[in-house]
Formats: sequence, structure tokens, C-alpha cells
Amino acid sequence: MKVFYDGDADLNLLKGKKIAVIGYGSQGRAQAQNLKDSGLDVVVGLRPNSSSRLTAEQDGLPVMTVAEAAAAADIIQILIPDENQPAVYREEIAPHLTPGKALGFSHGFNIHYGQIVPPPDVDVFLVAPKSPGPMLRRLYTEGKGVPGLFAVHQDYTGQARGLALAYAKAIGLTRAGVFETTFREETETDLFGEQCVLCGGVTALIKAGFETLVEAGYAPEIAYFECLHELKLIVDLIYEGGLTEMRRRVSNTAEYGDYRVGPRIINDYVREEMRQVLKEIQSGEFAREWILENQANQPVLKACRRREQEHLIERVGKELRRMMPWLGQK
Ligand SMILES: NC(=O)C1=CN([C@@H]2O[C@H](COP(=O)(O)OP(=O)(O)OC[C@H]3O[C@@H](n4cnc5c(N)ncnc54)[C@H](OP(=O)(O)O)[C@@H]3O)[C@@H](O)[C@H]2O)C=CC1
Ligand SMILES: CC[C@](O)(C(C)=O)C(=O)O
Ligand SMILES: [Mg+2]
Ligand SMILES: [Mg+2]
Repeated sequence: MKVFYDGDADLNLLKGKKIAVIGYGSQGRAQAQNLKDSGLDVVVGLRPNSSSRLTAEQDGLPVMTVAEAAAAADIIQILIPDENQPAVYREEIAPHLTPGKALGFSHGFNIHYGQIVPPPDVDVFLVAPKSPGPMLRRLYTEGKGVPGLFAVHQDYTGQARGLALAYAKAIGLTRAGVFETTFREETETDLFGEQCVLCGGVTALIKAGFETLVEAGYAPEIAYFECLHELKLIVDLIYEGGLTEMRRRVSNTAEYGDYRVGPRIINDYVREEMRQVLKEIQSGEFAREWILENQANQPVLKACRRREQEHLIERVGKELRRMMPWLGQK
């Protein structure tokens, strides 16, 4: 797969253009700051009483309402939560989306599942950093970058691909390298990854391990260290050097146990469930459920949040993390 680096992208395509970053959260803050430090003309679009306004102003960025920013900008990058995007797009962005402007995303959900349907005479692209915002910002300030993806949904001006690559360069992604994808591929793999592995899979694995030890009479504190705390040490090793390097750095006893037991835990049943989850993502079943959940004001999300926050592992963890002030206890 071709990797695009700094030399493949032309920042001049963004010079003289105004970029509106809508939202100033995890991605919005990092992307807006990186764009500004790349010498580009950036404005932040927020709602009138936004809790993010002060931060953006303190970071030296001009703030407007979403509608004003959309009206003023040539490129509008939508970085508010996915579930809020359709209404904000409809009410505050679409009226200002005049021919030749560009609309950008960092996740393809609303375009892929048809919740936002831009007019045919604008460019529509995606630039998705493969990292949370604070890491995107930190590496940029260190002269490095995080890898990312880019995709084009609509190319009205004939420049959409160049614009997406230039945007990726401006936020630092081409320093590490970017891959070209489609809105469909980015959306489906992102949802699958967060549900089956990164968020859903990992938290369920941690809880199952913790509950098994506690049920068997072991101290919750010991179970916490074994099933949650040490995960970071292992993930850091995997992140830096892959599975082989992690297995080289743990004891031979741990490595042998890994080969023997891993496939029993992530067994054929789990793999079949993963295939099923992927089908639900591909068919739009998950998307429909999430859209309806938001129309009903997120009752399931709120109930799950409350229940999960009360889990024993969370209570024990809060106490144990006090022993580790360097973690910046939340
Ligand atoms: N989080 C991440 O690291 C990643 C996110 N993405 C994608 O990036 C996009 C942004 O995600 P993320 O950065 O997590 O978002 P956040 O939840 O961090 O966005 C919060 C920001 O959006 C603003 N906002 C929320 N609702 C509205 C609204 N109705 N009108 C105007 N402003 C609003 C908030 O302002 P206020 O103070 O007013 O609430 C705040 O500034 C999503 O598409 C996501 O999928 C992609 C890769 C990684
Ligand atoms: C893993 C979660 C993520 O997909 C991300 C940070 O990339 C998200 O939607 O927040
Ligand atoms: Mg993701
Ligand atoms: Mg995601």
C-alpha cells in the first residue's frame, strides 16, 4: 500500500484559504493548533456558550459561531461528536456551503451512512489521525507526527485529493506517513476496531479477568494490578515493537502461557461473534441503532455509563491510583 509523506503533499493548496475547525475538543484543538503553527489561516467555530471558547482563545485562535465560521471559510473541518454533526451541519453549515468550498471530516460515519448529504458542487474529504488529539498535538510540537488516513468522497474542484493531502501535511500526519482509503473502509474498520478490540474487547477482557480472580477469592487490589494496571506495560511493548518484541521482553513462562491459553480465550466463538459484529456494521444495523439511540437522548448509553462506573474494578482502581500520583488521577 502506498504511503504518502511530506514530499507528496503541497501546503500551497491551503495558503490563502481560510479553514474553519468546527469544535475544539480532542481532535479540534489539536488540528486547529497544528494548522495554525503550519502558517495557515484558521478560525474555530463553536456554539455561543461553548465551554471550549476560553481554551481556544487562550490558544490564540479566533472564535466565531459555527455559522459565521462556515460562512467565512473555504474549508470546513467538522470535529464535533459524530452524533451532533447532522443537526449542526443542517442548521449552521449547509446554508453557507457555497460551490467550490470543501467539507472535511476525521471519521466517515455521517457521510457513509447518509446522515450528511453535501451538495454535489463541493469537495468532501476525510483526514483521520490514527491517534487521540493530545498525542497528535504533542508529536507535532516535537517535530514529529502520527500516521493517518485520507479519503475523498466528492471531488468537485478536481483538487480534493490534493487538499486532503495538504491538510494531512499541515497537521503533521505526512511526517509519519498517510494511507489512502475510502469513507466506507475508514468507517467500517474504525467502528469494528473500537467495538471488538480497542474499547469493547479490551474492557470486557479486563473485567472478565478481574471478576474471575475476585470470584475465586483473590484480593480485588491484586486482581486490579494483574488485569488492568499491567496492561499498559504490555501494550507499550506491543506498540513499540510488535507482538514478537513484547514476547521477547516478558518471561519465557509468560510467553509459553500466552501461546497455550490465548487461543482458548479468543476462541472460535469469539471470532464468530466478531464476524457478526462486522456484518452489523456493514449492513448499517449498528448505525441505525446508534442514530435512534441519539434521537431518544441516549438512554442506553447513560444507563451503561452509570452501571459501568459503579463496577468494583473502578472503585478499587480509584483508590489504588492514589498511590501513583504521577498518573494525574481523574
Ligand atoms: N477523539 C479522537 O481522538 C478521535 C476522534 N475522531 C473523530 O473526530 C471527530 C471529533 O471527535 P472528538 O474530537 O472526540 O470530539 P469531542 O467530543 O472532543 O468534541 C467536543 C467539541 O465539540 C463541541 N461541540 C459539541 N457539540 C456541539 C454542537 N452541537 N455545536 C457546536 N459545537 C459542539 C464541543 O463544544 P462545547 O464546549 O460547546 O460542548 C467541543 O468543543 C469525530 O468525528 C470523531 O469520530 C477521529 C479520530 C480520533
Ligand atoms: C478508538 C476510538 C476512536 O475510534 C479513536 C480514538 O480513534 C474514537 O472514535 O474515539
Ligand atoms: Mg478510531
Ligand atoms: Mg472511532
